[in-house]
Amino acid sequence: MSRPAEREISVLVPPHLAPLAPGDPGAVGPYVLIGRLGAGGTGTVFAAVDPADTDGELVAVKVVHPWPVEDPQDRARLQARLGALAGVDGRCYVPPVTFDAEAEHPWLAMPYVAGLALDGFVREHGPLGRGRLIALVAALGEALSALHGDDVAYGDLTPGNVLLSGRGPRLLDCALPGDGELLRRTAAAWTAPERLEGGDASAASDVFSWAAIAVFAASGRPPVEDEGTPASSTPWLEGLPAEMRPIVRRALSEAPRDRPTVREVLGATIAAWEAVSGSDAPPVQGTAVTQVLTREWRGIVEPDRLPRLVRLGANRRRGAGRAALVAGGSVVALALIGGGGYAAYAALNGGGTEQAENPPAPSSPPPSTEAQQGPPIVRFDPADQENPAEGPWTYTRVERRPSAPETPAATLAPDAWSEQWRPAGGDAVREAVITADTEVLCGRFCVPGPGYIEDDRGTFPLSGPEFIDYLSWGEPVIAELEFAEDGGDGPREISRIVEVYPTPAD
Ligand SMILES: Nc1ncnc2c1ncn2[C@@H]1O[C@H](COP(=O)(O)OP(=O)(O)OP(=O)(O)O)[C@@H](O)[C@H]1O
Repeated sequence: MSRPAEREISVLVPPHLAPLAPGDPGAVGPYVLIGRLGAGGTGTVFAAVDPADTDGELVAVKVVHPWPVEDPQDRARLQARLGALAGVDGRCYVPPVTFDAEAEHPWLAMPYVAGLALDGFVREHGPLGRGRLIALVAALGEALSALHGDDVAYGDLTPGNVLLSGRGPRLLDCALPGDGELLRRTAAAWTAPERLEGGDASAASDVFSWAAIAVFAASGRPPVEDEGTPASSTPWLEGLPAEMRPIVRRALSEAPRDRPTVREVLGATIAAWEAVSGSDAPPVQGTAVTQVLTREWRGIVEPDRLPRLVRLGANRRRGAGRAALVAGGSVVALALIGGGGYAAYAALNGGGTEQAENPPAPSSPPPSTEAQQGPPIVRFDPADQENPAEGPWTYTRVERRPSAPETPAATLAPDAWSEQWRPAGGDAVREAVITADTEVLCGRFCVPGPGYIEDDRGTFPLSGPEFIDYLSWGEPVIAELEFAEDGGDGPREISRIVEVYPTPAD
């Protein structure tokens, strides 16, 4: 019997699409995976195509991490939630189009949205101007209204979950809203106080987050100055148009009952727009939100996409299926741990500089002082970064303080962990470049979930840009660095970052 012929289709992919990692599956459900879009608290998101789709439209496939779906009740909850989300209007929200909550590794597929996440956009371009701001909050109000109309609370509204596309803002899927512990660690600034205390997601908690995002988009900073400060006591409202301030202030109320409904939020937003925009422009067809978007959503340029030939036959054979995906994280981690783990391990276990400076020979040492001393352990302190979006990134070489406990507690906060390290030999604050090719293995602080530490080193793969995004949250990271071959003058390029953190006790 002859083998079926390979088929190629041309797909437009984002320019910096990260390749699949070793061990990633080639296919999930009917979809052929092409690359990695990123990884979040609940899953890894892949760019994919459906071979049956002759147009070669790009699809985003999220494969859920194992820990949120450990038992059958979790699966049943995910199944019910995905079923509910799949029916939600997709004009301003990105619903799942297909999903399998029963699969060994549950997954969902949704339309790929070309655009920039709101947090990155504001970091790069500053706060949104008045028209675009009102269009943003109107679209988010519309997305929440569609969800609440179907009795679904979103539960995890953050600037990272909002993509700004050329046609308007879109709220991403949210298959699994985080619990209080996760939200306190990853999204405290955007989350209603009752959610941070462990309460369920509700329409009122979504309205709170909507207001937090409005404040951020208008001022470039979240409404809460310090984690744990009640948001309503320190909202920076001055960046908002005066017409929007009363509704945003109410939406940030500490008590859910004092907050407006999303319908009131939308009404107030449209009224604010009418007040600030004047009425001489010709009418536009469609709902009020469509009108705001048509008039005000200007100048968001989606990154160009590049054509790529995808061999459907070849990719399918690559796919080792779902089991391979589980193996993926640990295969990458173990391979990388082999190379340069000793310095981190020795330093962490009280070996200090002496042992760290005599590691087993790295596989291909770069000819530099740092290579002679072993991979350096460094601190990235976001407070030191002059340009946290563009870099170069500042780091300080560090060593464990002699006074630090030999077996450090594995539940330290990032600041407390950072305190246990001091600058090494007074040498230098240096600069380096993190690129899309930088491999990152995170362990505790930049992975919003448990686990991912083996032998005191992170094992969760992230891309360089995701790590940069993590640094923008403001927490220091202790990590081991490896550099790319010297590229001449200027800051060196980092090829690998491995977070250093004590392995949690069982
Ligand atoms: N439909 C989509 N189209 C384009 N990019 C997407 C899509 N869904 C997710 N992404 C991108 O994939 C990456 C990971 O997304 P994900 O939603 O898992 O991240 P997260 O918000 O950090 O995590 P979580 O929502 O699980 O807490 C992000 O960069 C996100 O912008």
